Amino acid sequence: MNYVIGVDLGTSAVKTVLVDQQGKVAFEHSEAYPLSRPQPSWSEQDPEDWVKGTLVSLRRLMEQSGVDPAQVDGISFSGQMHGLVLVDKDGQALRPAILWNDTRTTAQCRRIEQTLGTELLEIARNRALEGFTLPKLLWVQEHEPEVLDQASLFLLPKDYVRFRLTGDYAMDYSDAAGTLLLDVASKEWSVTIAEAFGLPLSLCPRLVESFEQTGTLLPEIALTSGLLTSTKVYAGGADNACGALGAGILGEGRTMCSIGTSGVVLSYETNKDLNLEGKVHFFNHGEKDAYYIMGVTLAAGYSLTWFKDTFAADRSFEQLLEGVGAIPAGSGGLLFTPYIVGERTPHPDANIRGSFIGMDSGHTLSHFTHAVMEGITFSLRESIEIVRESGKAITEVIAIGGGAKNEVWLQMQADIFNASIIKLESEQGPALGAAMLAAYGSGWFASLGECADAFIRQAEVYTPNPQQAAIYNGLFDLYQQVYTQTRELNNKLVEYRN
Ligand SMILES: Nc1ncnc2c1ncn2[C@@H]1O[C@H](COP(=O)(O)OP(=O)(O)O)[C@@H](O)[C@H]1O
Ligand SMILES: O=C(CO)[C@@H](O)[C@H](O)COP(=O)(O)O
Repeated sequence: MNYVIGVDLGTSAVKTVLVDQQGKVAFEHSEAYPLSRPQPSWSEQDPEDWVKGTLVSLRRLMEQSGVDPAQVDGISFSGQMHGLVLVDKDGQALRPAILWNDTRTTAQCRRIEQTLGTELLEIARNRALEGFTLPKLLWVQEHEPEVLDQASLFLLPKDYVRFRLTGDYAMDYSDAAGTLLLDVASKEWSVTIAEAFGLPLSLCPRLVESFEQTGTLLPEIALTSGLLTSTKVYAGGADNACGALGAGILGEGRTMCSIGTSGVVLSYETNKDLNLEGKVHFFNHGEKDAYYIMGVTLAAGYSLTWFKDTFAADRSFEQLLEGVGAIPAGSGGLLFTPYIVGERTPHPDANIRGSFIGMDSGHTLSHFTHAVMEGITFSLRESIEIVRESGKAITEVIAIGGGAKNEVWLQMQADIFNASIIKLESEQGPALGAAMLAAYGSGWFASLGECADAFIRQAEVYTPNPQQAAIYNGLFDLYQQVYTQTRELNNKLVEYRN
């Protein structure tokens, strides 16, 4: 039996999966790493933690499985998107990585809009949002010019890790699309955008397809990971593109909902000229010349993690969620908005913060937990509605990410989205998608679609309960009002955040 390995460089942890030729996840391993918030609205990670975590996870995967490394045909990556890693001429990271959920760059976003006007949407196909890479580059240009002077290249998280494993620099189109420097339709770095901000094109790495081979493992890496210097490495893709591959989002009308640290509603798109005026993101897919549209909740799983760590640190997720099934829709009149690090879709607003509205002395920890899950899901429904308004009928949604581990949450998604929710055998969408890129790159299948047919299996379907769906429709109206009612208050609270 031969295998491929998928590495998902997430925000909370790196996950590795060893997948056989039938698509069965034979072994998986995960290594967590910290995230630092040195100032309000900042979010950084040490790229060295990613490299260490990946190597330990690969080693454990190989040890646990006992598989002969010669049986591993290839390895590929899925990575948290947009994070800025600057490297010098020797490949040394010059500062901590500035992550996708770091919102320090509002001023740089306004500068991008003023400088490029409508050209930005025409070329990069997306609005200037704090999380994207170009505003981060401009922040470094303005605040740490000496760092940018030393930089010979900018990379995204998984590209930095892949470089450390292979010595080869490259970036795939699906991840490059999230930088705001790519001409998304023509698949080239945009000279217009780079020149407008005095950024040399030499800062941008070589562009490749997600399934293209980008080297083999360096000798010291082969030794540490338990793999071989002949192990082939394939470029990989943005975690959402890989999540979409791992969920079989490879045809028009297919939609997924991922609840990881962030939350994502993503729908396949073939029309490269689709113009939704930047209401949702428009990115290149991991499949050649395909695209997807996507709405993002910045703190989806992160809201639940924050809530658990702050109010129930001694419990596991399973223990915290034990009682939520008994709590009625609406959590006894308690509404939560998950804006704890600002928001993206549909409110690109770095200043907004979360709320609990309607707290009552009768509410228990389970009511609060349930309200957090509902608030996250309402936020994702806002993206579902934008996709529906674009003309796509969403009657079926594939659920992936850590949030898909919980049955109550899966039924809640069905009731709030008013769509059937499909749980797959493995909720490891992005890692499986990365493995699929290695499998297709290695020539196991003639297309990614064929690979998806062989690898992806449904485990369960959750259908909407009409009574619950009606209750949630009413509550969704109230949920949507919280943003407008609290926006000004939050703008005034900014000066008290430190
Ligand atoms: N047993 C569980 N039930 C429901 N949600 C969970 C459970 N375990 C973890 N989660 C949620 O999943 C999130 C992590 O999902 P994951 O897909 O691993 O994220 P990432 O790829 O961003 O690291 C956590 O933030 C947490 O809220
Ligand atoms: O910023 C985005 C997408 O635009 C995020 O979805 C990141 O890609 C991080 O993903 P997770 O760690 O939540 O999987």
